[in-house]
Amino acid sequence: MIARDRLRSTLRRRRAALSAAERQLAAQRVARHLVKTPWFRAAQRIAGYHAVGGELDAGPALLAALAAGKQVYLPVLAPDGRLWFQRWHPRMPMRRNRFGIPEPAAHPRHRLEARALDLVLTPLVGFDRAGNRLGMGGGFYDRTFAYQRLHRRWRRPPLIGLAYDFQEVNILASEPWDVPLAGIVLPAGARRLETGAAGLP
Ligand SMILES: Nc1nc2c(c(=O)[nH]1)N(C=O)[C@@H](CNc1ccc(C(=O)N[C@@H](CCC(=O)O)C(=O)O)cc1)CN2
Ligand SMILES: Nc1ncnc2c1ncn2[C@@H]1O[C@H](COP(=O)(O)OP(=O)(O)OP(=O)(O)O)[C@@H](O)[C@H]1O
Repeated sequence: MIARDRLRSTLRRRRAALSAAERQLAAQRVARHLVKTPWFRAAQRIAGYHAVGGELDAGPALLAALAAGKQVYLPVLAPDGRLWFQRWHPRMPMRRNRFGIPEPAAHPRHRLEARALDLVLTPLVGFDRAGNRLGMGGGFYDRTFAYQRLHRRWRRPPLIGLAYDFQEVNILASEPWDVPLAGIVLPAGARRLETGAAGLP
């Protein structure tokens, strides 16, 4: 746990040190790679996130999704500690959640549950080649997609991380509740991750 916390703060500091120009360039490269992937092409309903704290900006990718005629969703916190996904358009009124992260302020009937999505782009602090993901420590994505751990056929929608190249770490100890990433999109390119996933049959 201590190692995990230290790694988190080291990676977050590194992320925070990037210039605005570096951030924009990386986010545009990630969007360019993403739109060429089968994950993106096959998806109609795509969830992203509103970047905070130096996370790779999903904005260009989400705008590309809208331009391609897809529906875009952002996470909203549910009282049970899971995420729901609210339809999003640019210029939609937003409301900050308890962590200060903007969420679409639209009516809850426009929300989808996780398994109704076709593709989920996740923020992350770090990841490894096995698809282990280090997040902000709230466990929200793990709780929301916990059903994917039960059966191979239930590993949908694919969880795809968006990150800077330096966020790849050698080996992240996987926790029993971790839900692995199916792939990653970096400024250097997109790739599948080896989901040898502990705990899966
Ligand atoms: N952009 C973005 N949106 C997201 C997430 C995310 O990681 N990034 N989440 C992914 O799960 C959910 C929110 N999870 C979060 C978990 C912890 C903290 C956080 O600020 N933690 C503090 C310390 C703990 C606290 O304040 O209680 C910190 O990091 O300093 C924020 C969001 C949903 N939306
Ligand atoms: N399926 C689950 N059921 C109950 N609690 C869970 C589940 N998954 C994760 N948690 C809780 O969430 C906490 C944080 O987990 P972890 O450090 O892996 O978060 P994270 O993946 O970094 O965060 P996030 O998904 O919010 O970005 C854990 O201490 C664990 O108790």
